Amino acid sequence: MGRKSPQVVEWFHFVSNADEEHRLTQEEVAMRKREARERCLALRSSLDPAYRIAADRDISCHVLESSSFASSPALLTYLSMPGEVDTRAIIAAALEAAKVVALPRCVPGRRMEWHVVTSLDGLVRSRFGVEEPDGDPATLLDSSLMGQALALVPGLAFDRSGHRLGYGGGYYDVFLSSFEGATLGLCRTEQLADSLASAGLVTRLDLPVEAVATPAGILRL
Ligand SMILES: Nc1nc2c(c(=O)[nH]1)N(C=O)[C@@H](CNc1ccc(C(=O)N[C@@H](CCC(=O)O)C(=O)O)cc1)CN2
Ligand SMILES: Nc1ncnc2c1ncn2[C@@H]1O[C@H](COP(=O)(O)OP(=O)(O)OP(=O)(O)O)[C@@H](O)[C@H]1O
Repeated sequence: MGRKSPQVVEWFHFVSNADEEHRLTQEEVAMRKREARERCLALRSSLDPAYRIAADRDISCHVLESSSFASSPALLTYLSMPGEVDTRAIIAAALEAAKVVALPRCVPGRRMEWHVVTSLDGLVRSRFGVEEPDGDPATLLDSSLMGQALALVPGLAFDRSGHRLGYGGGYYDVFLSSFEGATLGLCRTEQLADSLASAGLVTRLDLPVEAVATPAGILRL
């Protein structure tokens, strides 16, 4: 595991002490989020690749051993891009366990449509660089499975109440506002902050996940 990694937490403390009593406008929060995304992206790319692989393997193990994974017949997961917590081992294990696996396809209105996949072949690269299902309506996930599904949620950072910072598309915010299944964020230790809210990075549209899987285990919130 080697060298000491920078902690996202330290920077968020610095920001939150800057103006404790000040109520932030929407524009101020948006600006802080943009700045925080830059910091988080820089921090993420500074993590040693071998360390990242080991951390992601530990996160995957905790997900696969969790009761929410065991009890969910369907897995709604992102397909990781370079730098994100790797979901490929989890996807392979879920397919192996005969679970329904669905990947998101971004559509207008900040919405994600979920398509069932049986392999990672035949995906198409979206304009955001994410590999997505091709949109065949025949593969749309049956809505009756949604309520029993486990959703794995990506983030540039999470905090100890389950709030997250994403890339800024708002897709997961919209998704979480109506999803009724279980939600689990995947997060390396370095990307876990104490409180995004006290750093002025949470609005009423930012809904928390129910649990966060880290290399040290699952934080239930
Ligand atoms: N692997 C993976 N898949 C994923 C996500 C993710 O975070 N990780 N997403 C998680 O959401 C969605 C796609 N990600 C997106 C990332 C950025 C923007 C985007 O619009 N970015 C703008 C800035 C935002 C804005 O101005 O509205 C940009 O890049 O300029 C949209 C979607 C769905 N699939
Ligand atoms: N439930 C919602 N309905 C409509 N718009 C929303 C909703 N939630 C968030 N938004 C809008 O989406 C935009 C992006 O939100 P935010 O900056 O929180 O994205 P993010 O959570 O970092 O990104 P993502 O969810 O894609 O990973 C904002 O303009 C926000 O107002």
